[in-house]
Amino acid sequence: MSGDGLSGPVFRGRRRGLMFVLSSPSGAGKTTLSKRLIALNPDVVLSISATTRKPRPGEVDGQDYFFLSEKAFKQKIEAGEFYEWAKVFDHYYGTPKGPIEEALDEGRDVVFDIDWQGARVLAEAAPDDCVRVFILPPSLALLRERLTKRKQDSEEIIRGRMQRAKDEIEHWQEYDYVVLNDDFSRALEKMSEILHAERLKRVRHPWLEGFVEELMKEE
Ligand SMILES: Nc1ncnc2c1ncn2[C@@H]1O[C@H](COP(=O)(O)OP(=O)(O)OP(=O)(O)O)[C@@H](O)[C@H]1O
Ligand SMILES: Nc1nc2c(ncn2[C@@H]2O[C@H](COP(=O)(O)O)[C@@H](O)[C@H]2O)c(=O)[nH]1
Repeated sequence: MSGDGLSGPVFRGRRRGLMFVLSSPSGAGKTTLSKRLIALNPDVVLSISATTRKPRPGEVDGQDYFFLSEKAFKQKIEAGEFYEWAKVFDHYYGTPKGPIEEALDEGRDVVFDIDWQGARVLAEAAPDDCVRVFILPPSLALLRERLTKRKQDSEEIIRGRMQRAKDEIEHWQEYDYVVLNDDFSRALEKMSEILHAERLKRVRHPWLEGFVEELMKEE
C-alpha cells in the first residue's frame, strides 16, 4: 500500500498516485535530489523524459532520458505521446504519457524533473494530483560553480544555462513549495517531508468518503 499511515488493517482504501514536479535553474540539484528521494522511497517512480539533446558521458538511453532524433521527437508530438513537451536550451524535451498514467493508476507517486513550462502544463491538466516544488540555489555564483564542477558541459553551454537561470527563477511563485538547496541533506529532508505530508491530504483519499459514511451509520 502507500505507506502513508492511512492503510492499516482497518483503513484499506487506495489512493491515487501524486505527481511530484520539481523545477529549478539548471544545476540547482533537482536530478541529484530526485534520485536520492527515490532511493529513500523505492515505491516512487521517476518520469524518464525524452530529449533531442545528445547524451552526456555516462548517461544511459532509457535510464536518464530517451534520446531521440528531432524527427522521431516530432513524430511523437504528432502522435500525442507526450503529456507535455517544451523547447529548453534549443533542444526538445518531453514527458511520455504511457508509463506515467500506468503508475498513477496503480497509486504510485511519480517524480518529474522538468522546467517551468512543463510544470505549468501538468498543473493545469491535473491540479488535484500535482504538487510543484521549486528548488533554489543558494546564489548564482554557487549555481555556476555546481555546473562547472559537474564537468558535463562546455563553458559555452554553461554560459547559456546561466543566462537562462533567471528566466526559470522568475516562475518560483507558481510553485506550491520552495526548497533552498544549500545543505544537501537538509534539502532532501524537506523534500521527504513535503512528499509524506502531501500523501496524507484528504483529496488523495477518495475512499474516505465511503468509509466515513459507513462509520456514521454505526450505533
Ligand atoms: N546542496 C548541494 N551542495 C553542493 N553541490 C550540490 C548540491 N546539490 C547538488 N549538487 C551538485 O550540483 C551539480 C548539479 O546538480 P544536478 O545535476 O542534480 O542539477 P540539476 O538541477 O538536475 O541540473 P539540470 O537541470 O542541468 O539537469 C551536481 O554535480 C550535484 O552533485
Ligand atoms: N518541459 C520539460 N522540461 C524538461 C523535461 N526533461 C527535462 N527538462 C528540463 O530541461 C532542462 C535541461 O535538462 P538537462 O538534462 O539537459 O540538464 C532542465 O531544466 C530539465 O528540468 C521534460 O520532459 N519536459
